[in-house]
Order: sequence, then C-alpha cells, then structure tokens
Amino acid sequence: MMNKIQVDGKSFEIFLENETISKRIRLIGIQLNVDYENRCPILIGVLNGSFVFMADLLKEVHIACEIGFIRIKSYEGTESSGSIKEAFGLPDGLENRDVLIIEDIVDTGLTLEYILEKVKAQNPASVQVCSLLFKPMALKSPIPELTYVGFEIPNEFVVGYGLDYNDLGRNLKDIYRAV
Ligand SMILES: O=P(O)(O)OC[C@H]1O[C@H](OP(=O)(O)OP(=O)(O)O)[C@H](O)[C@@H]1O
Ligand code: HPA
Repeated sequence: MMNKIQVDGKSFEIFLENETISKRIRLIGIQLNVDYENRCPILIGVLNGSFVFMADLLKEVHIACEIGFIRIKSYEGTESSGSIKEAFGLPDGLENRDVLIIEDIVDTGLTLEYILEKVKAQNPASVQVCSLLFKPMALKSPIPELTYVGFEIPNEFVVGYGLDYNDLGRNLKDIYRAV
C-alpha cells in the first residue's frame, strides 16, 4: 500500500485502508443479517461506484436475498453536475419488497433522492439505504432512509475501492483523499 499516489495527474493520500473497510463491512453484514432475517430483501447497487462494496458486503450477508443494479451518472472530475444525466436498469417488481439501496458514497444526496423517488413509485414494503461513505457536510437535504453508513467522512474528494476520479482509480484496494 502506498501513502501518496497520483490518479490522472491529481495527488491523493491514504485515507481508509482495505483492512479497516473490511472490518466495518463485516459489522454492517451482521446488522443486515439481524434486521432482514426472514424478509428476503432485494439489494440494489448503484453503478458504477458501488460494485466493489456490493461484492464485499454480499459475502457478509448470509440471509436469503436478491440483487439488482441501477446505473446513474452525474459526476465529472471532482464536481457534481447537480443533475442526473443517465439512469437505467432499475428492477421492476419492487411492490411489497424490502428494498435496500447500496451506494459507495452519499455526497450531495442528489443521486439518492432521484433513485428513492423511482423506487417508492413502485410501492415497496420498505426502502433503506446502505452507503459505505457519507459526507454529512455536503448533504443538500436530509435522507431519512440512510440507515446503514460505513464511515462518515469530511467534505473531501475520495478515490479507490470502486470510487473514481475521471473514471480512474476504481481498482485501488484502499480509499485515498485528495491533497
Ligand atoms: O450524493 P451525490 O452528490 O449524488 O453523489 C453520490 C453519487 O456519485 C457517484 O456516482 P457517479 O455519478 O460519479 O457515477 P459512478 O458511480 O459511475 O462514478 C457515487 O457513486 C454516487 O452514486
Ligand atoms: O468524493 C467522491 N469521490 C468519487 N466519486 C464521488 N461521487 C460523489 N462524491 C465522490
């Protein structure tokens, strides 16, 4: 593991080591196994960023569950465009299902707001959100459904473990922050 790295010419330093992330994910898994026992939830990952977290989290979830993915795109570089540019792939048939949205990061919360509206329109039995990272200082409006959070982090741009900077760095095992 390197302490300082460059991604697409931008400098980052180590922030959360893979082992720290794994330990936290184990605890979230335990929580989900208890909260969703006998409910067969559908876990919906928000692509692209969430795929690494989703894979590691699923290995800690031992109850019966289904999975799906939705593709959302709003960020370019380190800036939120403030609007959703694409969204497709939300599973249908969510009526009366327990839905758990899986995010890598909740930043402004605009992406989630958009997804939650689409999910709720299908009348699910319940909707909760599980995000590895959460920037409380960047959140534009409260998200009551955000029940499971791996780490609350400062309002700084992060990369690695699925998170990108200009589409690069998703393959880093650890999470780095911009310096
Ligand atoms: O709370 P917000 O400010 O809306 O930001 C969070 C969203 O931004 C990122 O996705 P992005 O749109 O960059 O797509 P990606 O997952 O393909 O990188 C991230 O994966 C979240 O989905
Ligand atoms: O800090 C971030 N890093 C990478 N992608 C993101 N999408 C929202 N916030 C971030």
